[in-house]
Amino acid sequence: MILARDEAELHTVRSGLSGVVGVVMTMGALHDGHRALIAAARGSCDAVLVTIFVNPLQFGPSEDLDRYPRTLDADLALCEAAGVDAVFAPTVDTVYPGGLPAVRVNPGPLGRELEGASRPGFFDGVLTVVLKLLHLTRPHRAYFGEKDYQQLALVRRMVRDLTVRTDGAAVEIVGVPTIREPDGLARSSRNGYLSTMERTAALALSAALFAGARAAAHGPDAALAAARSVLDGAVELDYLVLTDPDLGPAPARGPGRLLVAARVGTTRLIDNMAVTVGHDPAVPTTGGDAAAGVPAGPSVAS
Ligand SMILES: Nc1ncnc2c1ncn2[C@@H]1O[C@H](COP(=O)(O)OP(=O)(O)OP(=O)(O)O)[C@@H](O)[C@H]1O
Ligand SMILES: CC(C)(CO)[C@@H](O)C(=O)[O-]
Ligand code: BAL
Repeated sequence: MILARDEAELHTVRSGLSGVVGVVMTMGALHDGHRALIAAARGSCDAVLVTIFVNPLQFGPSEDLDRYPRTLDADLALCEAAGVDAVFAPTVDTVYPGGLPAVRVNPGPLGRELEGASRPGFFDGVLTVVLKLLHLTRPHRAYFGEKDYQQLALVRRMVRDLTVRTDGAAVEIVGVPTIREPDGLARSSRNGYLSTMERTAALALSAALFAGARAAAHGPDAALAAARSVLDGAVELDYLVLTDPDLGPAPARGPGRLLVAARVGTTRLIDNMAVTVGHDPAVPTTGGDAAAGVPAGPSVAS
């Protein structure tokens, strides 16, 4: 595995990669979620490149840029063990020579909703760095987690709207399902901020999504009410919404997405889950989980 720290080194490394190249972009502090992205890339590309960069452009002034975990040695070991060919871990000066850019990607209306409403400028910063990293690494495929569902949707949209290509073809954006702890909590680098009590409270996010997914057979209102009843009193809710799979208005029937963001102590966490809304009117109001095709989810202590 080769490590590139600046643009010249990356250019040399990238020139040596042949065939279909996949990129996995991360902010480091790698865990099983990142490992799943790397495994997906490893399984469908000839070469895998991982980027590790804590992007200052996507952090608000009162957010956790300074205390965000930086664990490069452990991250490199994980990448090596996972069969990564090359890691690009640039400095801020390498990515933003001359300071933070004046010209940034405008994420459009979807970028100002949900995460964008709570974190103004967040998606401008995310899409700007993702576009720069796509230009620098020139992948054929790029892998993003469904854990950051709105980010995945906006990256897809950007590649389409801004005609982002490698070797003449659109870069394929591949979504990878969320990896969870055995008790249901979505893996996240920020889980490391949680105290033992907060870790227990944080289980309300995934528990609410499982409850909402089970109740969705009875319609959108039932899904939201079931999820909200788990969240109330456990966490400081930012938003809980039901949308269609493209983050448009909630469907009365059919595929949907339930998304939640909440603060647990000083830590802000997000999670989401696919749901099927009102798909089977024959499902009874209790004990209908198996008939609704919704996994029961792990049992939750909170
Ligand atoms: N549990 C997970 N399952 C699948 N993909 C994940 C998971 N956690 C993160 N990812 C994906 O890994 C990529 C890099 O994410 P990032 O480095 O920000 O990790 P993170 O754990 O989400 O960090 P944070 O806690 O800061 O949100 C993103 O595409 C993200 O969606
Ligand atoms: C895509 C990304 C690496 C851009 O900094 C970041 O938002 C993340 O880790 O999800
Ligand atoms: N995982 C998305 C990056 C962020 O929250 O800053």
